[in-house]
Amino acid sequence: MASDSWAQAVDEQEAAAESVDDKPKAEANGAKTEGDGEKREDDDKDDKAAQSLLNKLIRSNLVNTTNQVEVLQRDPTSPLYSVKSFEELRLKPQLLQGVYAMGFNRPSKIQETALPMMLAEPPQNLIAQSQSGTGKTAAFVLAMLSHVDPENKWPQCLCVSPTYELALQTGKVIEQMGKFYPEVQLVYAIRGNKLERGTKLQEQVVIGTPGTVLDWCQKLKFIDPRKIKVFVLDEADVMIATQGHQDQSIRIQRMLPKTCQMLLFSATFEDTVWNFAKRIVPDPNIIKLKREEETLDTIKQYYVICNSKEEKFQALCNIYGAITIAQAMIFCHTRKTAGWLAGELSREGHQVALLSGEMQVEQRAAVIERFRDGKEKVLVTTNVCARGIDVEQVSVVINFDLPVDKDGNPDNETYLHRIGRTGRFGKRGLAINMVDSRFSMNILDRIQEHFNKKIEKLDTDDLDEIEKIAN
Ligand SMILES: Nc1ncnc2c1ncn2[C@@H]1O[C@H](COP(=O)(O)OP(=O)(O)OP(=O)(O)O)[C@@H](O)[C@H]1O
Repeated sequence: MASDSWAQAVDEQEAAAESVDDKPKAEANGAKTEGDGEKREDDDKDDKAAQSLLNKLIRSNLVNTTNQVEVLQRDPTSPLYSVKSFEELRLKPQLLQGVYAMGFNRPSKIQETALPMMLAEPPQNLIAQSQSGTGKTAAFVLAMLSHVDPENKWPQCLCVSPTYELALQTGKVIEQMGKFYPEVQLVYAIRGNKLERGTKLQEQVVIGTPGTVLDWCQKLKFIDPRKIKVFVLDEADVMIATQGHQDQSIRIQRMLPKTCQMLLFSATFEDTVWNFAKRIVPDPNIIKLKREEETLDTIKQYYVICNSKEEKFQALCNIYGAITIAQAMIFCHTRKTAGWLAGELSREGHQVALLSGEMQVEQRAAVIERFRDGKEKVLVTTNVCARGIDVEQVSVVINFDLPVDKDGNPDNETYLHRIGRTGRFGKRGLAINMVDSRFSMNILDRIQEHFNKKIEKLDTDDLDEIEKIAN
C-alpha cells in the first residue's frame, strides 16, 4: 500500500547505501570518510519486530488521525454501531476504571468502531488494520478482558505476538487495563517460562509467541484450546515476516472451536498479510484506517553550507549555542559517522544517546526509553536504526547527512518521514540540513523542487540569525 510504503522505501535506501558509498558522487555526501569496509547498517537484516517494538517504546500517546475508518461488514444489513464514549460500551466497572486509570478519555478512531464489533453478542470476527499507535492493542485487550468469565479457572483468551519483547509489551497493557480486576489472571507463554509437565493453567488470559503457545496447546497440553473463546493474532505483518510463525499460527487456530472469536490486527495490509488474515479469520468484519499523510507544512526548513564533517559539527555547536533545543534527532549516513558525532557532542557536554546498528534490540529499547523520558536530549542515529521511529515529539531534526537512494538520488520519502508531521495535529518543527558538497547541494535542490517548499539558507556563524529561526 503506497501510504505505508515509507518503511520499505527506507529499507531499500539503506540496503543500497553501500553501493552509494562506492560511488564517487555519493562520497561527497558525507560517505567519503567512512569508506573503510566497516560493516554497514545495511548489513542488518530488516527487523520488523524490532522496529515495531522501538516505535511502541518511543511513543508516549495516541497517534491522532483525521481519516475516517473504512468498514466492511460481514453482514452489510446489520446496523453498524460506533461509540463516542467508553460508557456506551457497558463495560464491567472494573474495566472502565482500568481504562480511565490509563488516562483514556474517549475511544480512539479505530476503537469507536472496533470495540462495539468485538463486544457484540454473538461474538464477531474482525480483521483490523491501522498504523501503529492508533489504539489497536488497547482495543483487543479490552475485548479479551470483557469476555473472560473470572469464575472459570482456565485459559479463555489467547493472544499471540510475534516476539518475546512484543508479547511482554502487550502483557503490560493487559496488566494495566486489568488492574482493578484481580480475579482475572494472565500468564506468559514465552521462552524461559518453564512449567512442570502436567500443569493445567488456571489463568484466564494467555499471551505468548506462536511456538510456545503451540507447544503449550499441543505437546504439553497446559492449555485446552477447545475452551478458548477469544483468539487474537497481533501484528500480523510482523508475524508473517518471521519464518515459521505463519504456519504455527494457523496450526494454533485449527485447534480452536468454531465458536471462538478470531481477531487479527496489522499495521499494514499488503497482499501477503491479507492472504494470511483470511486463513486465520473466517467470515470477518474488516476495519481499515488509512495512515495519516505527513506534510512539511508546519516545519521550518533550513540548510547550512559546510566543507567537512568537522565543519558540520562546528555548525551544530553554533546552533546549540544560540538556541534552546529541547530534544533533537540527528541523522547520519553511517554508523561510523554517528559514533564519531556522538563522541564529539558528549565531549562538548551534551547528553547524547546513540542508536547504533550493532546494538541488540534490548539495548536499543533502553536508549529509546531514556530519550523518550528526557534523560538524553540528543539522539544520534542512522536511518536503519531510526526507521519506524515516530519523530513527532522531537522538535528539531538535523540531517547531518541528507538521505539518498541507491542511485545517488534524493530519497524524498525518507526526508519526509524524518522531518514531516501528520495533519493538523502536527506540532511545529525545525529541520536543519547540512550540505557539504556540490553533490549534496544538488540533492537539497531536488528535495526542494520535489516538495515545492523553500529550504532557507542559514549562516551558522551569525548568532543573531540563528536565534531568529527559533521564533
Ligand atoms: N482511547 C485512548 N485514549 C488515549 N490514549 C490511548 C487510547 N487508546 C490507546 N491509547 C494510548 O495510545 C498509545 C497507542 O495505543 P496502542 O498501543 O493500543 O496502539 P496500537 O495501534 O496497538 O499500536 P502498535 O501497533 O504499535 O501496538 C498507547 O500509549 C496507548 O496507551
